[in-house]
Amino acid sequence: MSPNEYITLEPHRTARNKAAARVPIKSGDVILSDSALVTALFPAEKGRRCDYCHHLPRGRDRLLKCSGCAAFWYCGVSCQRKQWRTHKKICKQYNAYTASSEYQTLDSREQTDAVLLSHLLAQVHPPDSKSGPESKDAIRIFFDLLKGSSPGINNPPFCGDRDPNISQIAGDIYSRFGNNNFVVHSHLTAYAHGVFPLASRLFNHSCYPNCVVKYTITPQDGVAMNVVAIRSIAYGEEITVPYLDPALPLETRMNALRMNYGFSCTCPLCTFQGRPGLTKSLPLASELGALEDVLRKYVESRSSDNQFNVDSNRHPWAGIPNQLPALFHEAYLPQLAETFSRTSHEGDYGTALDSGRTLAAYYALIYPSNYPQIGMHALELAKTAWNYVVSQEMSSTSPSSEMGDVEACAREYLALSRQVLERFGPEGDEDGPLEEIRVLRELLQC
Ligand SMILES: C[S@@+](CC[C@H](N)C(=O)[O-])C[C@H]1O[C@@H](n2cnc3c(N)ncnc32)[C@H](O)[C@@H]1O
Repeated sequence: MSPNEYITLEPHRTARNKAAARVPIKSGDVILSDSALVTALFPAEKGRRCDYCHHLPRGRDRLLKCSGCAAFWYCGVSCQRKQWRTHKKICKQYNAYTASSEYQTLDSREQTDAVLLSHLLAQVHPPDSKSGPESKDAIRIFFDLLKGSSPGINNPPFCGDRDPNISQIAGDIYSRFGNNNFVVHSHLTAYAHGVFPLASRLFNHSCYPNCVVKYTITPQDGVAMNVVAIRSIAYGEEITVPYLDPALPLETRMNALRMNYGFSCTCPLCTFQGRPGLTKSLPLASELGALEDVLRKYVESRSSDNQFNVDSNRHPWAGIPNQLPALFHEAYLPQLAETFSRTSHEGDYGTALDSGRTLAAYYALIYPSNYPQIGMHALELAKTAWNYVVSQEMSSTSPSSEMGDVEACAREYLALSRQVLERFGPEGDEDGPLEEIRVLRELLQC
């Protein structure tokens, strides 16, 4: 199998295959664009977005409702027509199915998968002789994907006839959902599930990956997954993506990877965080301030040009001060993120900037350079600093030299967010972070 000019598939010791770089890859290169075989919106997104292309209507634009079930919405006739080939097979039964206790007892993630399974089943059974070669190829690759670690699913949830033949195919498809079902997001906010067979077939996981995934929404067209390099990748090196958020606590990641994908991760981050003797208890509140100071100073000292080691392949943990791993305790990060989010919304900008800078240093320690979360957070921090400046100008309480420092901080984080998010590139809905960066650059005149 030769997927494209960037990637070749090679044997892997335990994971059947791995994707390897066929040529040297540059940071920011989009190395794969894979159209969705099928997607399903989260229940809360139904009626907000087009069920086919996921476009969010703007202004006076309205979505058209499917006249058969009144439960699917489209940008227009073109999107409806494209989905009708499969939707027509479940349209009449859809409302009875979603009202049934089988569907109602599922959580929203499982409900999304039930719709995903129903549409995928409708695509493959009976086989559609009119579908194009790309779709046939994607279906063939889908059935070649690995099954999950617990394939014994007897009654997968789906809308459609329950004859034994169909139930068996449904079970076969569902058994692959555990490790081949992507969470589709816009500006890093999840809103749908989707199956992208080629990407599934190619990429193994790492919590310290060299690539990340983004989704592009093109009105009237299907959703596509794009894989973007976040650092340069040498010829022959394995290409990896994260299957979950590397900032989750080690135990949570290990359990999820074992249960959903059937493997134990041996990436550099897991190896480092799993070191015997690493502090396991959360530091006392009285110790936190000093520890956060150490964290910020360590991250600042690691990079000569700015606070973050923006374009380095070096592990950030070499030489980490002994006391810092205590901050990897599962309770620490959510607490810090909550303080930043609450205080920046409440207008307590001094506290927000303080916690936000610590959070930025924490992300720089956990995520590889150019990881999109770093850029998103840097943008939030730049906006917070700018709001601080504006609020102080209005009340004119702080000396202007202090506000000069805050404005410099806004510029610094804006530059970081540009560096990361412009490399990540356009994705998701219109008017996202790239537009926010443009507006903030105008305000800050930089
Ligand atoms: C989406 S598939 C990836 C493609 C797979 N390597 C193949 O050849 O079909 C996910 C499966 O790959 C394997 N896998 C992915 N990342 C791995 C890793 N870091 N270590 C070991 N196995 C991994 C696991 O079996 C997992 O369930």
